[in-house]
Order: sequence, then C-alpha cells, then structure tokens
Amino acid sequence: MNSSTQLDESVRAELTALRDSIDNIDAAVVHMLAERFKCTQRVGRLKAEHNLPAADPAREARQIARLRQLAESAKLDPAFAEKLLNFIIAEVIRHHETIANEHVNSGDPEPT
Ligand SMILES: C=C(O[C@@H]1C=C(C(=O)O)C=C[C@H]1O)C(=O)O
Repeated sequence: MNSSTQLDESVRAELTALRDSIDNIDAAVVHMLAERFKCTQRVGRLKAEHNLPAADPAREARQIARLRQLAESAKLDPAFAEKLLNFIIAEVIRHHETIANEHVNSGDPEPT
C-alpha cells in the first residue's frame, strides 16, 4: 500500500466519521421538530376551542430576539436562525388555521 492510498483511507475514515455524526444530528433535529409540532398542534386546538387567533406576532418577536441571542453565543449566524424559526412558525400558523377551520366546520359550540 503506497502513502497516497493510506492518505485516501484516512480521509475516507474521517469523512465517514463526520457523516455518521451528521446523520445522528439530523435524526435528533427530526425528533425535536416532531416533539415541537406535537406541542404546537395542542396549542392550535386550544386556540381553536377558545377562539384565539392562529398567529401571535408579539410572542414570535420575543422568540426571534431570544433565538438570535442564543445563535450568537453558539456562533451560529443569527440571520440564519431567524430565517429557520420564521420558516417553522409559518408552517405552525398554517396548521393552526387548518385546525380552526376544522373546528368551525365541526359545529362545536364556541365557548362563551
Ligand atoms: C405556537 C403558537 O402559535 C404560533 C406559532 C409560534 C411558534 O411556532 O413558536 C409562535 C407564535 C404563534 O404565532 C403560540 O402562540 O404559542
């Protein structure tokens, strides 16, 4: 085995190890997002039952400010963190609107 083959193998091993970690992190992200969506679905049902608006811009502004700070201390681009949170929140609001429409169409009485 010549030295360039050896180098190739060590690079390949490092790449594989890094990709294994990336796969684990991606799995954790998916599981964490699934748990987050379970919570937001419950918030959506609560809002529909109590006739509350799907979106809460004041809460979103607080979350974005907090996440930007967390990103900065973690050396992650705060603009990226904000874009990611906005992307997730937009999907949550879409779910909440669907839940609210289903609730109205189900004919359940509104709370007084
Ligand atoms: C989950 C909520 O509903 C919406 C979605 C949010 C989120 O995904 O974090 C935050 C605020 C709301 O616009 C909430 O009001 O807490």
